[in-house]
Amino acid sequence: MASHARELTPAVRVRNLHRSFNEAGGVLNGLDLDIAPGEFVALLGRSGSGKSTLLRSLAGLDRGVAGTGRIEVPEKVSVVFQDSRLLPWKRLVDNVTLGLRVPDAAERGSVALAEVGLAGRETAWPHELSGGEQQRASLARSLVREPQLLLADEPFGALDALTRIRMHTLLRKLCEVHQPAVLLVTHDVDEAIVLADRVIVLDDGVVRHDARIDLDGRRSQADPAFARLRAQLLSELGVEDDHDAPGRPVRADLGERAAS
Ligand SMILES: Nc1ncnc2c1ncn2[C@@H]1O[C@H](COP(=O)(O)OP(=O)(O)OP(=O)(O)O)[C@@H](O)[C@H]1O
Repeated sequence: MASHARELTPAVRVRNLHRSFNEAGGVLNGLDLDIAPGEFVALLGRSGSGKSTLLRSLAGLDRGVAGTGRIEVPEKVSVVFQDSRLLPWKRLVDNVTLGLRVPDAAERGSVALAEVGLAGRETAWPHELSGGEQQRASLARSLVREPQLLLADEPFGALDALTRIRMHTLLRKLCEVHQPAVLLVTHDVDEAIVLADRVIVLDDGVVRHDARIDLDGRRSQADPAFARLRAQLLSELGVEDDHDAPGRPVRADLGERAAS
């Protein structure tokens, strides 16, 4: 476990987690993980290494999957997926506040929409929004519940590079304001370094690598320390760093390249 999380009661505590879908072998094989309150953890790993399985276990979405181990998460957990999962027959504010049983739900919905840059779009239908705007709405829907833990499974994976950069800025800002603990599954090594306090690499169903990101201030891909971290993480993932074009996201889902 990471030493920096020791002083605080963790927001997430996972012990000896095993999960398997069939007799062929485990997907998670005795995984331990702590996440401190307000800590932003990015989760990398090769395709099929069990990232989504871990996230779904933390979200309580893995009923029916064989497994053992202990999971402790806070009471209020929100999940964001790659697709926004907005209900097409509900207006934006109703999507954002769906299931929120408080008297001022509509006001809270408006505030959350404004926070993600969708002020005044309460009555819009999901199909009237761009992909990036739909993901903004999805973030608003998560944050309106004031989660202590935000679980995000490749939330920006389907967005173009420019929108993705804007979403990074937005997510960092939202996390500074709301301070949830975050577990972000991503294939994008640069995204992990830009956003996270800590990056972990999953392999063989356990945490293989666990590194704190100690980059000061604005995190620039042009910074040599950024490049060193990228190279280290890619090496942990078994991928060579051929990052010759600054600004190009480095994705770690290149199973064939890693094997060659
Ligand atoms: N519902 C399921 N039934 C059977 N096998 C599954 C199921 N869900 C996942 N698996 C298997 O478990 C393994 C881990 O899957 P998981 O989706 O957790 O990986 P991942 O690291 O998130 O992969 P990716 O990066 O490709 O999204 C894979 O081999 C996958 O085929």
